[in-house]
Amino acid sequence: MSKSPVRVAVTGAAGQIGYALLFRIASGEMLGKDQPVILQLLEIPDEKAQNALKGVIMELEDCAFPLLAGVEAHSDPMTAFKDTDYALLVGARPRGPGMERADLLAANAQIFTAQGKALNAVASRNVRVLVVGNPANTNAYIAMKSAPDLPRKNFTAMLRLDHNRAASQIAAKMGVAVGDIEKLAVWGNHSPTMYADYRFATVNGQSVKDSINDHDWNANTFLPTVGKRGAAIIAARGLSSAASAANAAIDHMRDWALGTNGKWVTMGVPSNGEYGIPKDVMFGYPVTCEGGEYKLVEGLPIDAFSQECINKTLAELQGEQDGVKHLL
Ligand SMILES: NC(=O)c1ccc[n+]([C@@H]2O[C@H](COP(=O)([O-])OP(=O)(O)OC[C@H]3O[C@@H](n4cnc5c(N)ncnc54)[C@H](O)[C@@H]3O)[C@@H](O)[C@H]2O)c1
Ligand SMILES: O=C(O)C[C@H](O)C(=O)O
Repeated sequence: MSKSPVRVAVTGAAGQIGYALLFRIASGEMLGKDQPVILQLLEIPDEKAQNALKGVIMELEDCAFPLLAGVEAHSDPMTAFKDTDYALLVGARPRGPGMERADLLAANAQIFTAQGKALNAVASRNVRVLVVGNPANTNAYIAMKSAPDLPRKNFTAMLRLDHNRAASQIAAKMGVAVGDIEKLAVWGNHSPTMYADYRFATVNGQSVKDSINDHDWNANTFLPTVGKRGAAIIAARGLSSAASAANAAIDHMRDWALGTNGKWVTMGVPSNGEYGIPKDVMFGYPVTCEGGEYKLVEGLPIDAFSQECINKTLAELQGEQDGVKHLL
C-alpha cells in the first residue's frame, strides 16, 4: 500500500539554498523514494519574493515528480507550518563579504521567535525541525524556547555541512574515499569555532589519527580550513554556500528520519548536560539515528586539546545565547 503524504515546510523557499533543496525533497532524496510529500513553502510577504516563489513552484510542477502530492505558497508562518511534520528553517539574512555571524544575531532573532511560536501553535505535535539559517545554533535555540509545547529534542541545528567538510578534508589528506570515513564528530557551534574531531575516526577499521599523526596539521591547517570554509566560499563566489548547504540539510533530515545504521553523524541538538555542556545549549554532537530518533554518542574521552576547543565553541554559543536573552 502506498504511504500517505507527509508535510514538509521550508522557509526561505525562493532563496539560493531553497532552489538547491526543494527539487531533491520532491524527488524523494530526503524522506525516501516511497514517501509522498506536500511542500508548504514560506517566503516573506514581499512582491518580489512571492513572485520568485511562484516561479520555483512552476518549476516544481514542471518536473512532474511522482512523489510530490502538493505544493503551497505562504507568506505567514501560521499557515505555512499548519500540521507540518518536518520544518526546514532556511530563511534568514545570509552573511555578506566582511560580515561576522554575530552581526546577524539580532536581525534573525525576531524571525526565529515568530517562527518558533507559529510551530508551537499549528505544527504537528511531533514536528522535526532543522534550522539552517544563521546563526543556526542560536536560531534553533530561540525557536525551541519559543515553542514550549513541542518536544525540545525535536529542534536541531545544522552542523552537517561542517561534518561533510571535515570528512572531505580528511579524505583528501589521506587519499581515501570520503564514504569510508566513520566515527567523525563535530562539536559545538556552526561557526569557525566548531571543533571537528577525528580522534575516533576510522577508515576501513584503521585509525585516522594514527595514520595522519600530525598535531600541527590538525591544529593549524585542518581546523582553520573547515572552520573558515564558509567564508572562503563567500570570498570566492560572492555568495554563501548553497548547493553544499542544501545537500547537508538533506543528509541531516534523511538520516534523522530513516536512520544511520549505526554510523555516526553530527547534529546540533539541545544538550541535556552531556559532556558538561549546560542544558538547552544547541550543541553539535556525534549521534546515531534509528527509528526516527537521534541518540548521542556518549562516554567518549575528551583530552586537554579537545576540552580547550570545546570550551571555546561553548563560550561563543553562550555569548550568543546571552545576546538574545531579552527576546525570550
Ligand atoms: N547552517 C549552515 O551550514 C548554513 C550553510 C549555508 C548557509 N546558511 C544560512 O542559510 C540562510 C539562507 O541562505 P541562502 O543562501 O538561501 O540565502 P538567500 O538570501 O538566497 O535566501 C534566503 C531567503 O529567505 C527569505 N527569508 C528571509 N526572511 C524570511 C522569513 N522571515 N521567512 C521566510 N523567508 C524568509 C528571503 O526572502 C530569501 O528568499 C542564511 O542565513 C545562510 O547564512 C547556513
Ligand atoms: O559561513 C557562512 O556564513 C555561510 C554558511 O554558514 C557556511 O558555512 O557556508
